[in-house]
Amino acid sequence: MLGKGLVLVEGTDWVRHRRVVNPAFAMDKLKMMTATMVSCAESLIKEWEQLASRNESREVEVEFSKQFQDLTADVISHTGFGSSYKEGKEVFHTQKQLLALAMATLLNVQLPGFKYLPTKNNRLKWMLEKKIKTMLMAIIQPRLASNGGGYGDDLLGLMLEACLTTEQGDKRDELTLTMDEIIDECKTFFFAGHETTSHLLTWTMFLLSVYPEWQERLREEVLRECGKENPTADMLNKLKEMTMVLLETLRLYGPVLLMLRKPISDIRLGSLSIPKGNGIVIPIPFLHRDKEVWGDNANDFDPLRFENGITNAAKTPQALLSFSIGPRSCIGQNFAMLEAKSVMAMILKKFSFTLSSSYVHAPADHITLQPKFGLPIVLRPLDV
Ligand code: HEM
Repeated sequence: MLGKGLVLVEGTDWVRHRRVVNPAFAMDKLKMMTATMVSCAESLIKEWEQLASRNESREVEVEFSKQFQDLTADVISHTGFGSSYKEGKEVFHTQKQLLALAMATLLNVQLPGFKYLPTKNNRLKWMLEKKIKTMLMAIIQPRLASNGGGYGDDLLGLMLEACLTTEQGDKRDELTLTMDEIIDECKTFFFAGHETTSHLLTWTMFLLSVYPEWQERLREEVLRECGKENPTADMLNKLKEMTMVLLETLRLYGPVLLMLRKPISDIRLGSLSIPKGNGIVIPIPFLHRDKEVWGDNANDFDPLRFENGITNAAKTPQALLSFSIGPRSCIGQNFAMLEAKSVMAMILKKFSFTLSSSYVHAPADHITLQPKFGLPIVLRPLDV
């Protein structure tokens, strides 16, 4: 489903893709996208306020897992496709249908050649894939054709700009990625960036409900740094305790559960010899709760361990693997952190919240780590 997008390409192709996608995630560009993130959160908050105002108790119970998935889809549609946001959202909706189809058939026995047979599922899959490609072409081609004042400040526009610029900053005539590769990068933004960020937000809400003292600390910090105004990127960058809580959430409930690697030569890892080409699974949750690395309180929620930065939080400097490390680390990590801070700051300013009595704690592996039965939370508006 991701085709030749950044997550799956390798070698010199990966270098070419990363060079094109990198500029879209530069901090100055992300800062411009913060207003969009805040405005998407604001719309949702207004809905909750209205729901709460209809209840005598002035409280409202909201299932956050689903709400955050819709919110992060909204954010990535707006920041990915700007004015073509509605068309982008339709693409993402179709991608979700494709993903649901893939998940439903994941455990089916795969006979050789079966994927080419016109079965009901295969025909539906081909139809959805074709629809996604046609819709994305319809967004991309007019942008390329009308290069009057740039290609746009959204992720797609910034990627097209980088595709047509040389390392020296001169214009080139040919795209450095093919149209199919650009289409696959658009799909990757959604797959890689939407669910992961929504789960980070979900688990942060969970932990702040369980630890009200941290909820209060963050609210005080947000009100101190942002006042009653909607936060800007500069204000969000000053939220030190918020960063600590998000990092601790990523450590204990990081959305990505494992990473896969294949050594390109024979290697030794401690006492293990691993031959070239053998698959290695890196089980992130086990490493994040290892007492030898994180200390005796490895299983506790203790954001203060990040007080002196990520590299000083554990006995080894690169112990937090939520966004991976090294050249293949997550290109969207600053985007995700800024989005999470925007949304949490907006919520903390407006509501206090507790876990609903119907919540059942069952973190489940659905490729990413999700609360199996959702996250029902009771919201109480602060200004009533
Ligand atoms: C909390 C949110 C997120 C988490 C926990 C996360 C986690 C990760 C991890 C662990 C990897 C490395 C995977 C591997 O090497 O096997 C990765 C790669 C990647 N992520 Fe994220 N991610 C998040 C948000 C985002 C966002 C918002 C985007 C884009 C909008 C994004 C785009 C990507 C891409 C394109 C790669 C592949 C990078 C490469 O191979 O060069 N991610 N992410």
